[in-house]
Amino acid sequence: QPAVTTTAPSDTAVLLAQTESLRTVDHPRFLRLLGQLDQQAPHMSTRERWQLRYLDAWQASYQGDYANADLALRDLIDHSNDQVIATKASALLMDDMRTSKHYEQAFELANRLVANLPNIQDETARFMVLFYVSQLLTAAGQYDLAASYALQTTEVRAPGETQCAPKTVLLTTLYAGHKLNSSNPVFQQAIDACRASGQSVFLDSVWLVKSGLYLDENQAEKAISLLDRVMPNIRADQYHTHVLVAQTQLAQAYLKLGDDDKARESALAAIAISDPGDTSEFLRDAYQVLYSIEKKHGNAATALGYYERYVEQDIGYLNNVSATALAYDEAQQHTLAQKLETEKLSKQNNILELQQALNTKAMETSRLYIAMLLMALVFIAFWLLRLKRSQMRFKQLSCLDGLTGISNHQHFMSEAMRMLGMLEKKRSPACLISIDLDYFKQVNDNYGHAVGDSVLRHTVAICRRQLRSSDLFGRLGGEEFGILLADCQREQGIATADRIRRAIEASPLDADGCVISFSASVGMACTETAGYDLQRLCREADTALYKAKRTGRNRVIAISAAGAG
Ligand SMILES: Nc1nc2c(ncn2[C@@H]2O[C@H](COP(=O)(O)OP(=O)(O)OP(=O)(O)O)[C@@H](O)[C@H]2O)c(=O)[nH]1
Repeated sequence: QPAVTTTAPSDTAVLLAQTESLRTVDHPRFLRLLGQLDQQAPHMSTRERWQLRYLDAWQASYQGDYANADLALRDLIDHSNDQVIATKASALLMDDMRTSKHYEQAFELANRLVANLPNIQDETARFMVLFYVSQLLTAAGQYDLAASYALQTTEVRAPGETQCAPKTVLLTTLYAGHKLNSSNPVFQQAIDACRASGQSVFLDSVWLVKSGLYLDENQAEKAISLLDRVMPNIRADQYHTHVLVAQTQLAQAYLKLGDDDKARESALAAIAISDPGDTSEFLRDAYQVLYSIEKKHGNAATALGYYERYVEQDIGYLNNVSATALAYDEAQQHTLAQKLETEKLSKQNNILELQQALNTKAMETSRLYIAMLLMALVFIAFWLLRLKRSQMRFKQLSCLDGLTGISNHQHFMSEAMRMLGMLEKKRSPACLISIDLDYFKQVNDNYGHAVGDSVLRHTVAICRRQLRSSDLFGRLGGEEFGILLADCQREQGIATADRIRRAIEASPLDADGCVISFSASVGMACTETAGYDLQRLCREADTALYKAKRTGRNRVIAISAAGAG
């Protein structure tokens, strides 16, 4: 019966996070907890199961089981529907691709991950991307760029992460770029950080970099004593590459000291833990050690065999190096091409946007012009209208008598002439009436000139009430008025003239309570006797008027065929 511990989902989540943070700090405990979590898998939520599968994949990759790790990682990337898990899995897959020498794919993935980095909030995921990209760049010989990514890892505060991993990455990057010696202070910083946080795998990396430098500096004893001291740790951490590096370095150090047996033993141990198809600089170095020993001992055939392995590894390693550099260049070219394409598209876009803005501006400007033109037209039309109206008003004013508002003498005469011309054509009769107020001087004298004016306006109002719209009415001067009655025969004219006279007589003016009675004498001529000549009509009407005055005023005298009256 397996010991299944049922925990609440939150407990599982806590355990998953705890297990993840122990990956490199305490690998044995990580394995124990992972086993425990694997047993709890049936009771986990979907997301927790994906997290567990990620930790299993991480472990497979850590052990060097790349085939299974890659399958699991691709499944996580494609199906977990979790951006953080997918990013971590991608970072890990990229590192596996580097390890399994699929550089083109690794750089392609690296490009995608770096491009997406601004969207990644999870610190562990960010850390992994920066960390593995830095290592990939180191493999491609891009040490400065790798160091800049390594430096960025120092700024990430992932849960459970300390300065240990960032410093270690920086250290390995500097080492790869030959910018490090064994007394560099970064060693102590990395060692202190890794010791404090208990991240023994990274501490192993630091020791291996240091022992590598001892070897480079011909301090083989120091390298051996260091490696002997850290070897139990490295074995306990079970990181395949570290064990391989440590064994190879030991072999090289013993060879330098002339301890061939120990050198052979270590070199063979390095080869033994590697798969037959593996190629690496460490395996190359291990075969070189074996070749040197066998050659020294005169075992030509064995030496030749190791030499062949050495050459194979060296070629493999060099191919590896150039493949990595090539893949990097290709990825760079690809990125550059994409960037250029993006820039081109963005430039085209900018041009289109500018074009659009210009079109909009042009449209706005033409709208403005049209609006201005319309406004100008409206203004001109308005102005012309005003001009016309004022002209008409002026003309009207010039035709009217200022006091009474009826036609003045000049206008009356010209209109009368025009009307008579028309009436003559139709053979239609007309009568010309001449009205003159009686003793008007006395009105002025008695009541003043202003009252005299009121009497004149009053007279006009009285006359208008007796006239048709077709009749022409005008002030001929002073207190004298003229009326041309169109389509009017003599008898009708006399009747109208008398109606006017009577109306004037019967309509005194009330001027401030003072009743002013007045009368008018009327003379009339008509076309039936005088014809259509205005001068003659006027003359005859005046003659009749004169007669009316002379014979006592306040009467109508019409010229007959025989003369006045
Ligand atoms: N208030 C006023 N008086 C005017 C105007 N035009 C002329 N008169 C006056 O009209 C008067 C005309 O006087 P007269 O020609 O002697 O005629 P009358 O007094 O009416 O006498 P008869 O025509 O003979 O009945 C004069 O006193 C003029 O000054 C005017 O526009 N306003």
